[in-house]
Amino acid sequence: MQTRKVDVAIIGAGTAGLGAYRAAREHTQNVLLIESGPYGTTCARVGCMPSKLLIAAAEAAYHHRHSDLFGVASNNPHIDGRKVMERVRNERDRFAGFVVDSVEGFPAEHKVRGKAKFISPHRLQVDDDLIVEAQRIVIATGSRPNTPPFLKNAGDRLIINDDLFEWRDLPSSVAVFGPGVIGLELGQALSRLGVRVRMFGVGGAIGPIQDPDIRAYAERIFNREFPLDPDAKVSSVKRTEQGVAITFQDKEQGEITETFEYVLAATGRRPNVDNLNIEKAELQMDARGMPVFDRYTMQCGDSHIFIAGDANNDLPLLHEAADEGRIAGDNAGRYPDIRAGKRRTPIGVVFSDPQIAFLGLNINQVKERCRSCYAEGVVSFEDQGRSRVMGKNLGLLKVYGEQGTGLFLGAEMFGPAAEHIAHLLSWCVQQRLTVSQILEMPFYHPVIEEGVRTALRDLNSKLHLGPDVIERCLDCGPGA
Ligand SMILES: Cc1cc2nc3c(=O)[nH]c(=O)nc-3n(C[C@H](O)[C@H](O)[C@H](O)COP(=O)(O)OP(=O)(O)OC[C@H]3O[C@@H](n4cnc5c(N)ncnc54)[C@H](O)[C@@H]3O)c2cc1C
Ligand SMILES: NC(=O)c1ccc[n+]([C@@H]2O[C@H](COP(=O)([O-])OP(=O)(O)OC[C@H]3O[C@@H](n4cnc5c(N)ncnc54)[C@H](O)[C@@H]3O)[C@@H](O)[C@H]2O)c1
Repeated sequence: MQTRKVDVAIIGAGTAGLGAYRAAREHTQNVLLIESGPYGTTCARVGCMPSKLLIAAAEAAYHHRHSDLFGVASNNPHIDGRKVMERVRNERDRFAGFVVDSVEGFPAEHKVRGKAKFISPHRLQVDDDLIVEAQRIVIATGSRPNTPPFLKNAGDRLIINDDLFEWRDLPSSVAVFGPGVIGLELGQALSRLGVRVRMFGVGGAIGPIQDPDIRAYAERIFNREFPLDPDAKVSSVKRTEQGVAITFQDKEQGEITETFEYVLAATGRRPNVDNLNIEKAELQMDARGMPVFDRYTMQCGDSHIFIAGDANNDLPLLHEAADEGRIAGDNAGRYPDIRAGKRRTPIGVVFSDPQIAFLGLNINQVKERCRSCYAEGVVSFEDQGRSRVMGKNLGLLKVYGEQGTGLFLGAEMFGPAAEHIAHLLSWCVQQRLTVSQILEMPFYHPVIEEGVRTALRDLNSKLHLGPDVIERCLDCGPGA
């Protein structure tokens, strides 16, 4: 067994690990990046990018099918599943290729392939042939799908997101377990591409939605396209000759059995910490078996070990992994002289249609922080001018503010252009603007942001800082 002594070892060459590597190199050239899987990152290979490519194809099919609304006749689109999947794979390979190229440009002595695990707080074993003695260590091992055991009955027809992006053609039907972020994005896209989809959830959750009104609204809208039961009663899942037979309680028909070609497990992800021999790192662990860490420094306790990205299970999103990786790498490089890194206002977007977005504090966090000293403003997009013009007039936005200070705290949305509105509003939260200050900003006409203004005016009046919202405000322009 070979031994290498390094200043900083980074486990995982995903987004967080690569950020950590670049930041650590500002302090030392004696760095080692350890990767057990393919280079290219989860985001580019099997996550953000291929999922958005599939959604783009689904949007094209959907617009084609719905152009009748505008008097533009269209025939039912012919969906060539082989071409859909070919574009997904080709573009995905292009994105992942950029990452692979840059990792290949790193000096050979800075990287090693193999699975790392702790053998002591400063020592890692990589496969069976290398011991790494590291002054400091960054854990950036990402996450993996957490599939419930009963789904294993689907046998070879059980798939996860990684498998889906390898398809050569679209299947006829897919049962999606988990109406979370991945389930909604992939399930709705498949449905729009002509695949028969049924979605099963537990406990009533839909994506990351916290507000009960928005959740109920979203459930109703998704059910117009494909059956989605967020609290399904499934009694059996069986691999049969025809595919996978699922027996469940249907709201109208009682117990029924439906057969699907595939079962997609989208039931959440678990951090890759349990397979690291983490107990040998001698860190303080929380009740879930996760290392206790500081989200500003990424340091585990007061140790020489840092944890970043999906591995820490805090905010499993790409931009957070990138920020956390940089903070962890910088601090691993400069240890023990560590610094607090910049954390941004929380923001999340689900690329369903309508999109789901959240930013700042959610309603539960608002209640916890402000007790009863908060107010919420609301707007429906059903009659909102620009949304209606575009035939995208579905959805709800709720905005939250603090009584007394008038501070804008956060928002949750299911509606048109939510990805853009979430950015505008998260920038307002980060700038610590009050609701009145946001309302002083320009609003063009006719735009979807006028709907945001209505919600903010509603909030301002409930904070007793402005007049009531005028219904059908004439000087705002028609449909504002
Ligand atoms: C289908 C899907 C869609 C998504 N869409 C979005 C989106 O639209 N927007 C968004 O913000 N986020 C999205 N995400 C989440 C985002 O992809 C992740 O938050 C992000 O990729 C996490 O980066 P990471 O560096 O923590 O992990 P990863 O990129 O997974 O990197 C971890 C690396 O560690 C390696 N590793 C693990 N264990 C070991 C070990 N013991 N030894 C050596 N190496 C090891 C792994 O092989 C892997 O390469 C999506 C995720 C999925 C699955
Ligand atoms: N657009 C984006 O930003 C984006 C896209 C995809 C993934 N992601 C990230 O990846 C993470 C993981 O996504 P995910 O969708 O796997 O997790 P998730 O936590 O969003 O959703 C999992 C869903 O599965 C349900 N579930 C759990 N057990 C179940 C069971 N036995 N049967 C049926 N349903 C069950 C849960 O109630 C939940 O609704 C997300 O939290 C997100 O951070 C982000």
